[in-house]
Amino acid sequence: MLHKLSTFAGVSGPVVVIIMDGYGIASNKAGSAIDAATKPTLDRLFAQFPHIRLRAHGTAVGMPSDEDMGNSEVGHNAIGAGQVYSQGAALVANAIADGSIWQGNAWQEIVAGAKAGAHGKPGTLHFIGLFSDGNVHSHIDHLRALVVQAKAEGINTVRIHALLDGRDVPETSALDYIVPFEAFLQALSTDGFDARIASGGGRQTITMDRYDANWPMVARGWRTHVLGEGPQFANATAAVIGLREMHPGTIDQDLPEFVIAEFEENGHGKPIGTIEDGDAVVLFNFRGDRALEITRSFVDDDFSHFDRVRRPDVSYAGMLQYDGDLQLPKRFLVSPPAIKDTSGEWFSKSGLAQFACSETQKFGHVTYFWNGNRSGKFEGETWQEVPSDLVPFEQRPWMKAAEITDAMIAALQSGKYQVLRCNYANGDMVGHTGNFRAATMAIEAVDLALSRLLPAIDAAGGVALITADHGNADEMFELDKKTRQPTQNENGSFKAKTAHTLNPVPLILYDTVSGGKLGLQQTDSAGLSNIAATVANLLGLQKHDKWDDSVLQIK
Ligand SMILES: O=C(O)[C@@H](CO)OP(=O)(O)O
Ligand SMILES: [Mn+2]
Ligand SMILES: [Mn+2]
Repeated sequence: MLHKLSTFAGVSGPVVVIIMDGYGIASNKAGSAIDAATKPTLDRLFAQFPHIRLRAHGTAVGMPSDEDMGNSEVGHNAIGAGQVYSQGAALVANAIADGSIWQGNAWQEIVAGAKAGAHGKPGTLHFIGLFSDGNVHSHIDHLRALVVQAKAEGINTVRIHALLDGRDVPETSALDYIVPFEAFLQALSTDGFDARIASGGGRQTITMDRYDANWPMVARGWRTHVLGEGPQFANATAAVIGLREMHPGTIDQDLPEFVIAEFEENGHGKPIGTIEDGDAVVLFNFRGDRALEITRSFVDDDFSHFDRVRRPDVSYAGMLQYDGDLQLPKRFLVSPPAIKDTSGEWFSKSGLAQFACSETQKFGHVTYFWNGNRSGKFEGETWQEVPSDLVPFEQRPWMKAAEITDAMIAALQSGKYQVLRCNYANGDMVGHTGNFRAATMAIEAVDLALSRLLPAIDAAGGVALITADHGNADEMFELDKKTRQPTQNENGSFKAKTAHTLNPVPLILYDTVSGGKLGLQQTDSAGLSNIAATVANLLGLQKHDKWDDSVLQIK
């Protein structure tokens, strides 16, 4: 008989939550690096242990629609908080739709700042951000609305610093966004209004580093956007075409930087959009991890990550506040979701010791995102970061899975922690490269890590919930929307896919302690936000009232 476990005393050992980043359940095995991988441990888990599917995309994680794929921010927020909040993508879209974004002080100050300018001249309003409709970090429709409103407010000059995506959208789709946008800007540039793309580059080359992994990337972005240094082109369309010719085979996210210039007869180019005293700058990304370093570069008085050469005196705003604890930045156009009563806080208040570990690329996912976009620790939390390699990850698909496993085993053996969590980045970070072979190895590295970690959980008398935040390696080729078959390039090869997927993710209960008494309940709505209560249930703790239900069953 199945019954609710409100009186369940909990397992005696620790509960471990293992996030296999980017591990979805494929809708078609063709193109799934997960199905192609040799993974005896995962195969055994699926064959022998209770497992269900969880929704990890769309409205189940607070995205505006079920057309939106999942991502690490919304996924880890939902797992860590046990609740679903309307996320940045939805909050910004709503604030634009109802016009409240324009009434806020932040926007008014940005407009006033740009109009006031400096040295008797009005300033330029700059927008920096990810230039696509991926809706993971940004949406180009938000940018469009910002530019239209800037003109309506009487701003004269707008400059856009466009980070090319190819990671949340098809890998060489930059021109699908740039060509229409440059036409839109040109059509809008009448009556003394002048809006143009001024600089840009691939998001994995400049500006959008995260978690202090690679500050030189941010320095390169600063030189491009602020100082106007880099290869010059007449417009962004020409830049993308030119850079692709110069770097054949390079996908959008990895393209180098470019600067748009006006050329004199002698061929000398003058950048059209350097950032100067009296200008205003809006970072139109709503997601925080890759927005914090460039934000710091603008707002920090005390700054030592790179030589800024010149720090313009600008009015700066983020689309959202990216870190509530650090108040970064102070000025923001839309309030972020007020994520409260997370599992980190709840377990801390219950007096439990918690351990969180990942490598740099995902470290903030199991700490900052997990705790509701707060950079501070709750009492009793220990965090361990394993430094990530600084290489294209198709060259090292094993990443730091072994070292994360070492750290988790040591934490388990210490006997100090009742709740542990880790993130294996491999399926996601290698999945984003579009390299199928490397992605199968990434999954194999995770499988090997699990084969070492699970015995340490047994030894501690614990249980594990093995899951993922969203899919990625489960779809390494673009699939035709109707047939779900891989689509082909002109030469017959499959079109590589670098983005996340809409697929559900597994939740496996690794339990060798209850004698088969525990199971998982599959419901239609089961999603990532059910994990926190399931952990509480396994610990024999009451869940927080605000959390979605546990999916644990007792037989
Ligand atoms: O790399 C990133 O920034 C995103 C994709 O845009 O991936 P994830 O959500 O897995 O961090
Ligand atoms: Mn992820
Ligand atoms: Mn990802």
